[in-house]
Amino acid sequence: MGSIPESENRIPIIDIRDSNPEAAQQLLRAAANHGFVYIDNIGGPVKHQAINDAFGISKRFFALPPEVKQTVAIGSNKAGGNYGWLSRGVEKLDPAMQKRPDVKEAFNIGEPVHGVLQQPVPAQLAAVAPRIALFQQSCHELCLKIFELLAKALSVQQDWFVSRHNSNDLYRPSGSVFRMLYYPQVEDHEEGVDIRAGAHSDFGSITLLFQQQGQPGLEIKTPSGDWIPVLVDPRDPSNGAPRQTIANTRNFSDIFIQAMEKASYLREHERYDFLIFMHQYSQDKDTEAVLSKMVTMFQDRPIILNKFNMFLPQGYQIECPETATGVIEIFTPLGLIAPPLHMGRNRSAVVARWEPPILPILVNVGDLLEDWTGGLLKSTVHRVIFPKDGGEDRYSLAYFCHPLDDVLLEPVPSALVQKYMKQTGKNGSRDGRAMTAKDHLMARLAATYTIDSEPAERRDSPVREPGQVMEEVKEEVLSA
Ligand SMILES: O=C(O)CCC(=O)C(=O)O
Ligand SMILES: [Fe+2]
Repeated sequence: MGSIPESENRIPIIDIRDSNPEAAQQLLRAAANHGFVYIDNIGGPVKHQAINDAFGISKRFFALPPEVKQTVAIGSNKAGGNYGWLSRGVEKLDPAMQKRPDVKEAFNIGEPVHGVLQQPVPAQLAAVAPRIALFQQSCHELCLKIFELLAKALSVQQDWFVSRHNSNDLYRPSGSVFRMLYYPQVEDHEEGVDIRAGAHSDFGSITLLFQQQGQPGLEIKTPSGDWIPVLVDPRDPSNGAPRQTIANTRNFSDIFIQAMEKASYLREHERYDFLIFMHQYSQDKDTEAVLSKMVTMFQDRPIILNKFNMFLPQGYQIECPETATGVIEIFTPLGLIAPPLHMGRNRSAVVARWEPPILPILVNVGDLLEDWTGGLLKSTVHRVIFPKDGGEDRYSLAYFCHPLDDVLLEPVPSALVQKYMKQTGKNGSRDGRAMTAKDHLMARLAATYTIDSEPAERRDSPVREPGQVMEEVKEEVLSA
């Protein structure tokens, strides 16, 4: 069996609820072949509402004045090394390739102990600190669930990974860290020079990554060296790209009209009406007024109404049945529409509140888990690029899950891992000696951050080159 063709390099979405008997196998395959997987987030420990809340907290944090954030800057507090705020210009994830640092800010939050954060947060966020801790806990729980499934698929004891990542009541430290990320919109970024996050792989066992609709940019490096986007919403191929906004309707209305005419959808007088709408849309920017007129005017032209969605900002949506009768559904952010709709005899319309879709959670394998499994599970190089037009602000949240500090990283005692290591000649740790999880992390931090000087700029290039993974051997091992 050959390697995975690029066209099939799709990151799978996996339902890990107990009702899916294939979950463990699917997860193992995805972790081995892609290193990235989406977890369908239904009924899991990380609640949709909590994710939105965490994004809200993150926005509030990054909006604070720099002097406030400086009070909790990395290295400035007793919580120690890796925790706190990293201002823009401090981190460069791929120093060998990058001329300038990543265009981002980050806030690293260490593990809470018994629900309490162990580091200072700005006074403005003191009230929400317990919610941050709860969010971290729910992320950790999801990681444990994933580890249980990986243990099952690798035929090791069910709690093999769990017991190495979870200290139960007795507190034992680990390198797990929750990171809020903010990539500001910048007008002057230089194409091909500036990057939001340089190419890197993550250090730990697994990472949970939360992104937001309309804020794409994450890419992974394929074994052949190409960069391919990781969709924010894999069920929406437009990648939640911001829709054409009012500011740039002009060009798009021309393109739209041409397309409509080519397909003979738009009649002569409709073209005129449509142009008037678009003109008005770009003038007064009143989405609701235009939407209301549009629906009234084109209520018997489903195709036009449905296509008009491409002009509407996020939160607005028309859903019109393809027939000349039936109910037109209109979604707006508040579930209301101000100017009245005048519907004919065969048509009616309902207005409802637009709900953002529940996105799956992206999970990726880190270097430690790759080493621990002798390379069977794959730590994939990724980066965050600017959208073509400089884009809007981008926020993301990452939960980096690490084993407990004192865990010895002996190869996972799985027949699959052993078989893979035998066939590839790997031994599970780079120098053949088992080290503790803490040593592993320290080695990576030392290699990538300047110790004891202010800016935590990463030094050498920790980037693992893809393409060395032995896809065929992997396939053979996993199919056996
Ligand atoms: O912001 C993102 O989407 C990715 C961030 C990331 O890869 C990291 O912080 O390790
Ligand atoms: Fe990363």
